[in-house]
Amino acid sequence: MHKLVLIRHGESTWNLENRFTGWTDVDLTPTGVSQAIAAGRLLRDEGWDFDLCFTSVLKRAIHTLWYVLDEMDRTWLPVVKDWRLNERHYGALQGLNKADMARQYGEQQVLLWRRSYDVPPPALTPDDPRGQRHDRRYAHLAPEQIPLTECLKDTVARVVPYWNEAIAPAIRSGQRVLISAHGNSIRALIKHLDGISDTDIVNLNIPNGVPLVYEFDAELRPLRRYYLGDAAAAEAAAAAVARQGRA
Ligand SMILES: O=C(O)[C@@H](CO)OP(=O)(O)O
Repeated sequence: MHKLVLIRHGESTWNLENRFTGWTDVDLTPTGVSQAIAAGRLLRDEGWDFDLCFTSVLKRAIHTLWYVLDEMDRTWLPVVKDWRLNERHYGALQGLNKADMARQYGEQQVLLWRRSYDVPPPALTPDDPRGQRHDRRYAHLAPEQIPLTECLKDTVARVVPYWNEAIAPAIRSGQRVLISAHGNSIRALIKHLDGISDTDIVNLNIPNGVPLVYEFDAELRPLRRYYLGDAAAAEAAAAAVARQGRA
């Protein structure tokens, strides 16, 4: 049986301030660091080990991975960083407060922007300083590959090819893989792996810093997925994420 562990980064400064983040490269808070350390300790104590790690090019996910690996005494493991695991790009919402937006546009509109499959937030203009077209880490991409906004469908369209090209082959070859990523890049992958419908995906929220285990059969078909540790606490934390879009 193949296994995979996914972890959403620990709490970030903009999670704490309840701001739309997307591709903005914000730090972990002290709580976020503690969550990552606790996740690493849990993995170590439960006897997990890995051969290869994947993360995004955003430091909240990279640092989470560092803390997890440090706790496991595995900072020497190979780590592949790829922009295709980045958070969903939140367009012109990046930097704005989620509750303020709910008061201004209504909770239903914010729910559509946050959780619908195919409604993108308003786009940035190409020269908006909040955009990434002049960011050196994306210089290898064509400008039109660097999003100005994304709905979840757009995120699926980059995460799934990366899964198929890089991650799935590693797991099939017997490597034990750990992925540190983001709420919506993880939702994109779960949607694909578990065949979740466009309507049901609205209800899926991912808590910060809790290891999520997938078990697969030999063909990499999912058998089950579950959170490590206190399942009720993970559910409560996911419900709190859902509430971030309330007025
Ligand atoms: O702001 C973001 O980038 C994401 C994750 O923090 O938020 P949401 O849960 O609203 O999709």
